[in-house]
Amino acid sequence: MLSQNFMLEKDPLSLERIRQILVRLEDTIIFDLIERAQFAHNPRIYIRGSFEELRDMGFDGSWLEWFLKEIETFHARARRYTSPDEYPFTSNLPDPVLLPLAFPKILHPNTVNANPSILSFYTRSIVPRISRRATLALAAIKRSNGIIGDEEYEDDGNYGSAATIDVEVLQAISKRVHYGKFVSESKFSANPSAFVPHILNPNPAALEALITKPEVERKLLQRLRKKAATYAQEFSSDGDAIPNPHLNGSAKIDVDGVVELYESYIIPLTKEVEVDYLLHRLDGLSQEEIDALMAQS
Ligand SMILES: C=C(O[C@@H]1C=C(C(=O)O)C=C[C@H]1O)C(=O)O
Repeated sequence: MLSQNFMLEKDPLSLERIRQILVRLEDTIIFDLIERAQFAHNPRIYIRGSFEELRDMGFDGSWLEWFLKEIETFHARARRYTSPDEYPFTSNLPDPVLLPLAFPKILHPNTVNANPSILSFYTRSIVPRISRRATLALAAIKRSNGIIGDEEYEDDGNYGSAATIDVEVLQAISKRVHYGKFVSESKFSANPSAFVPHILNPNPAALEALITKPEVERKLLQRLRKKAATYAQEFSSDGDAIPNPHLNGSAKIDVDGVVELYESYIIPLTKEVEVDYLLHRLDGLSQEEIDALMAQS
């Protein structure tokens, strides 16, 4: 959740400061992925109806969706989702037991929520790629030696641990992607007249071209690769780095998989959120208010 002082900063829409928050979220996401990589894929936990015990309770979602529902229900009652940077995956959550914190109105009212896309790409593309990558080679050796069968290679039974970490990763990716709204508001506020014509006559491509900063993306992917390779290092008891030849040098996670997560999913979805937010940025404004925005350079 945003600390209140973020919102009370003298310039909460400073693009530099918002970008610093995105950089910090890289660390959270990488370390959460390293944790998830310690367990097998466990595809069963992403398939609806695959646990009779949940069906018997009248829940028809997947094991992971059950974890999300239970965890987000508790967090909703603790007012987590009254913060403008928190978006739940579960709908119909209960009201908070506490009154909401008084956040200043920074974002224009909107209903943009990319969590269904995040849940889909994470379970379909990311988990299969990074899970057990750290021990994949060892698991493959064990399987070839008959120590484990095909079943255990993909399913180690750690359904609770895997889903608990999945929820952490999903919440961090969701926060990161939806920060695109603050980025978008910052860019819009700095030069509204550049955006207004493409909102009045909806032109997503023109809006995406305005918000896209290729050099920022290039530096991000370069930094991310270095971070993942460094954070994923394994060290001996006396502190020497131990390379893992089975994982192109990294001991704990598939570094290429982390970079691909950002390049193919997180960055494109963040830009989608930025554009969707902009397309509704003038909703509810009077003609005078729009004219005043156009008059700003
Ligand atoms: C988030 C921004 O907007 C866009 C999205 C980026 C991302 O998701 O990392 C980076 C640069 C821009 O193309 C930004 O300008 O910082």
